[in-house]
Amino acid sequence: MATKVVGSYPHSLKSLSSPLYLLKFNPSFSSGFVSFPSTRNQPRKSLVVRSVAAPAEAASGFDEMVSGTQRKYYMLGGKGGVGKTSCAASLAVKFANNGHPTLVVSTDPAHSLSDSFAQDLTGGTLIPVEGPYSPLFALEINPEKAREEFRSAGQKSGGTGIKDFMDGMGLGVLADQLGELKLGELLDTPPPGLDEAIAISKVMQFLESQEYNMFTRIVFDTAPTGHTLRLLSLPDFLDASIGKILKLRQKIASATSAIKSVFGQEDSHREDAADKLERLRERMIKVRELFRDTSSTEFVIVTIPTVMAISESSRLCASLKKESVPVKRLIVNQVIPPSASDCKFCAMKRKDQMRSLNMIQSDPELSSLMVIQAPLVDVEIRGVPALQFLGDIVWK
Ligand SMILES: Nc1ncnc2c1ncn2[C@@H]1O[C@H](COP(=O)(O)OP(=O)(O)OP(=O)(O)O)[C@@H](O)[C@H]1O
Repeated sequence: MATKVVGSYPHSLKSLSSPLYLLKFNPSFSSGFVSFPSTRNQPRKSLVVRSVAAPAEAASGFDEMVSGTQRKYYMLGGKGGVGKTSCAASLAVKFANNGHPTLVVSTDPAHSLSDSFAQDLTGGTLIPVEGPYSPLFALEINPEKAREEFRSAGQKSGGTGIKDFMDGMGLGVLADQLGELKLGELLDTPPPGLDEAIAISKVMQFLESQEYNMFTRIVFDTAPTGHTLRLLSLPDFLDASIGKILKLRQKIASATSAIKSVFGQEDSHREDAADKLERLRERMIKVRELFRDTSSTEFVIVTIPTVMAISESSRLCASLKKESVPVKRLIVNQVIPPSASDCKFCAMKRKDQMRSLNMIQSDPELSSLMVIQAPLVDVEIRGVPALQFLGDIVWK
């Protein structure tokens, strides 16, 4: 049953050329008002509707997600276009409205946080999001662009460009220690996950600063599956690489030291250098532990009810489990709700979706996850009020 909004709609949705329509029929709200939430800067507006979207069929256990003031990390990932950004942004809004100073980070080179919030959040730094009751900041990191900047900085004379840039990215230690190891060549054949390393490093750098250590919830809107897997395996990769570099440096340092000691010039910085690299290695181990810490981190898989998306989600889930990354929720987004007056197309489509949904129950990877169904609404979800509306459906 298609539903037409006959009242006003929030400012953030005014850009839509057509009135707001919601497809899902919910017997408990078959007519009446639905309110997009009031926000700090946007007063509550009521929409008169003939029916509204139904709540998710399974609870997401939001109480558990929101409880406690210890910092928690939520990473949302899945196949391209399934609704990762919408779900991540709606979760971030919900956390902020429940009193958590929240940071939402996009590590997808094709960012859509700005589009989702309908606010300009570009620039690679923390930007306050207007609307929620508690502070909500967004950070769009473009790892590929960062690598390009890195490369061009390296081409500047004297090598100070690289140093300045790496300091800016929180990787100054690496620049100090690896100056002579020809980083430019490393960038020509980047190891898998280097882009994401720069992204993580930047987030960690922000979080370590006094100014931004207030965040108690960090929500990551990750890039589609392939990138995410590289991101997860990266700390191991860096750990191994740095281990190798450390050994190499120690060999070079002791050889140099032996030569210098012959001439009476002991290298007093040798221990310092090894210490710094060791600290960087420890930082990477911390990131790796963070990904696997069930008390602070959770990876939420977002999918849609199609065979292709569910198959990809199953593979993602298997990889996450292999990497020991905590995963317990699966959002199945854009589910066409049941309706007595389906058109032929809708009825066929829904039947097809049901077949895909049934796959989840028999999938060895996905069947143990908590499944949250989110309905397909027939309007783009943009702006804080719309995200709050989606969040109240998905995160219960
Ligand atoms: N439940 C829903 N009902 C209707 N439209 C939706 C729903 N969820 C997401 N959308 C729409 O689908 C589009 C893609 O959503 P979104 O950008 O969140 O996906 P994504 O997985 O982050 O995409 P990408 O992989 O490109 O980053 C957007 O236009 C969004 O408004």
